[in-house]
Amino acid sequence: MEFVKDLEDRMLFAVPKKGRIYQTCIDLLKGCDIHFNRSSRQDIALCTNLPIALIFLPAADIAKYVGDGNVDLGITGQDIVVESQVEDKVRQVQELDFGKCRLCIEVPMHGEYQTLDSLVGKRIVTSFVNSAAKLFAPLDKAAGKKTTIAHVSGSVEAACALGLADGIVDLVETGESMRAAGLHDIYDLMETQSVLIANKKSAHTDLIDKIASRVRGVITAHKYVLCTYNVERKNLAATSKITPGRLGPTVSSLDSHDGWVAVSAMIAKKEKGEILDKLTECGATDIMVMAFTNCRV
Ligand SMILES: Nc1ncnc2c1ncn2[C@@H]1O[C@H](COP(=O)(O)OP(=O)(O)OP(=O)(O)O)[C@@H](O)[C@H]1O
Ligand SMILES: O=P(O)(O)OC[C@H]1O[C@H](OP(=O)(O)OP(=O)(O)O)[C@H](O)[C@@H]1O
Repeated sequence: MEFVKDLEDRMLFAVPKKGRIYQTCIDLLKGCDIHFNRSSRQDIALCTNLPIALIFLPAADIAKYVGDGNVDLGITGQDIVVESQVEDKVRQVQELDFGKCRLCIEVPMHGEYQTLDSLVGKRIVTSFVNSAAKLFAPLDKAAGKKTTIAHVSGSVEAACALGLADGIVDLVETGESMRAAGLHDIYDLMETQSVLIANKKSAHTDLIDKIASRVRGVITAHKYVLCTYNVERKNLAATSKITPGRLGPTVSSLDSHDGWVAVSAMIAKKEKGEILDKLTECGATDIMVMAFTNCRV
């Protein structure tokens, strides 16, 4: 029980222990300089540089743990927050820009039931029983029918082929799993992505704010790159329009080249090709683009 004593006064931060978003979460913690030693299979790891204990849990359970106040902070999907029915108990601190997918109804491509209404009173199999029940409850009531909603914890796509379901409710990202099972999606329940959530009554508000700020820094650093170039001062107004930066580009004079300046500004990573083309057209030279791993903006 020594470990329980070690947890005293630490903020408890739940992180997925496996699955789709596991590695991205670990990379995010690293990017935030949250250091920890975790021996293999251990579900609790103490941070070595912050008063935090990381609790490795199934992603599907994290929203409930945060909602019930068993842990202070957690990373999971918005789909899980809704499914766990804890929207009123957790604060969504930050969308994380990964784990993006849709929660959909899927049916066999050439099956008998091709619309939401036609599935009312039929058999649904899903890991998202609460979300499915919420969708079908009013439809059942209006039609005087009862849709059967059965739970499975994974490989949901197999349910139709096995004759267990007329339709399923599951996550779709690329659609590969769905198509491989001969299914297609006919209705979207929600769009989802991974989120940082906190218990609304957590006592660790300062530390939660600090982690949220670090997370925002890492997310921003993934989206932007630093662009530097030299340009004649007469063309600076034109290039500044292309690279406005956040508050404005940083401009320094070039002592060795009269009339020339060196410019640096953050630019969106996905627009860099077009931006570099335009800078070249405006006479900029020695253009360089550099990635950075962290920032505070
Ligand atoms: N294909 C996907 N694309 C993007 N995000 C996804 C995808 N599948 C799941 N997610 C997100 O990750 C969360 C965890 O899903 P995952 O299937 O990895 O859970 P798991 O049950 O813990 O893992 P496993 O399926 O390995 O048992 C989901 O709730 C969802 O928010
Ligand atoms: O549209 P796609 O890109 O194919 O992704 C969707 C699949 O990803 C998730 O499952 P995962 O593979 O994580 O495992 P699971 O089926 O065991 O839940 C989800 O449940 C789908 O099966």
